[in-house]
Amino acid sequence: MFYNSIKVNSKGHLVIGGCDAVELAERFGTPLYVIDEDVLRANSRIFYNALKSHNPENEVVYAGKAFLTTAMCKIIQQEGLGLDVVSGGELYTALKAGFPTEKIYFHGNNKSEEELIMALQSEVGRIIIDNWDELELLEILAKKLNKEPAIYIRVTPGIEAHTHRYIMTGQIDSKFGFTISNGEAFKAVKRALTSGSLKFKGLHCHIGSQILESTPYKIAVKIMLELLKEIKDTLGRGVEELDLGGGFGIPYVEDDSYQPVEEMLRDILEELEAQVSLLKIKLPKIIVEPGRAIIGNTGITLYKVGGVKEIPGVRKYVFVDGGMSDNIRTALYGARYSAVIANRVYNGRLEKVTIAGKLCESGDVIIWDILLPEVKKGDIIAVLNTGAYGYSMASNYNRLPKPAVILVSKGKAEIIVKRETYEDVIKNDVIPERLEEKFQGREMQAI
Ligand SMILES: Cc1ncc(COP(=O)(O)O)c(C=O)c1O
Ligand SMILES: N[C@@H](CCCC[NH3+])C(=O)O
Repeated sequence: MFYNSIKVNSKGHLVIGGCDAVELAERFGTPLYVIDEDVLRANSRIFYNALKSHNPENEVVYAGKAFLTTAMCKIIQQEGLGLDVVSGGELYTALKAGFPTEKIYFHGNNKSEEELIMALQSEVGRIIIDNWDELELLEILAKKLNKEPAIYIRVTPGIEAHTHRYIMTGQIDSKFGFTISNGEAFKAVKRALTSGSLKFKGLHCHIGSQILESTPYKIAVKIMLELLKEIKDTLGRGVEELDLGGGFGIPYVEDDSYQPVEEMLRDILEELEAQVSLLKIKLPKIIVEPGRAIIGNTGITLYKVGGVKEIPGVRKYVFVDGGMSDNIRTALYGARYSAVIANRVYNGRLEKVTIAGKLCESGDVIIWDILLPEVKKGDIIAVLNTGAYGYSMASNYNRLPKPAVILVSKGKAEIIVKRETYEDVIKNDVIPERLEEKFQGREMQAI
């Protein structure tokens, strides 16, 4: 959801998925994550259609780290996408939702033995190998469990996306993947090909996140295809699958210049065709792993304003009832967002305010310096485009319960994650018996 796509009803209230946002806040409480199912499905289809029309064998694999719940797994499955998971917890979520295991891609740079066993036993579609230790461990475990997992080798293409907006992962100095330039990636492929217990299927790379134009991807395509050619020429083996990762960006604020994702995908697939014919290699099956571009613009977060603090000539703070515990991206990356007052979107004299949370940190800010109609206690603020990495990165800092997540479509609102209670917050706390009052005297004496 962006300014130009905002819908407002006759009461001047923000509308999302056919629902009045102010009514949602009243009914479900605040802070509240709201996800527009129809936008989510439309985003999924943009990727699906672009990839499948190029080659029906291609796959779109949604990166669950951006936002994952059991209901989300169902929607992703219905849209024909695969699922990228990076932990036992994400894998467990997918398994519980009944996600088809052959469409699960298991990532991560330090998968534990327990997680790998879980992946082998549930027979996930692909395990993406990140380093030598993991390669060895997976071989041992696969032999032990009598499995032959299909794997990719993750490589670091050595691309430096020179802008702070890119959350870099493709450069040489990265914890992820085997480096291409020093020959490690090639050696890893050779080793995987000769392994008796692993089925080598292809290569993977991921060059970063919130990338707003196709150029870095085109460079990645060229580098990856050159490696494919080297593998074919030297090892006599064609590589069937090429996973180009995710990272497709979305605009968060009006001055974010971005290339529409359809155009980015078209550019990438055109570059692929051009390089394949130049290098005279077979076109591999292409996989992409978008997270943010599928879920980011589907979500808003609703907050209630508890008060304002004006420091004349300095700044006006607007206090909302959540903060860095439900959205850490501003504090962590200096991320920027846009927002509206959901109960009177266009009504009032504009003023510059800073939307601050209720947590005990000076950096607990959601938006620095935004122009909004004069904000008053009791207003409902909607922060836009919070679908990605909001709920998934939420914490219980200051022991705040995590907000609920609501799915809206055609005027209907349903809970897909319940609001946490204080009881949930303490549910794993344990008081050792010796700290109970009745034992305290005795313990103290012993000390
Ligand atoms: C391996 C991998 N795939 C996919 C993604 C999804 O990224 P994004 O949400 O930027 O599309 C990430 C995260 O950056 C990732 O590390
Ligand atoms: N969590 C990040 C992106 C990291 C993507 C995962 N490799 C964000 O909010 O932008």
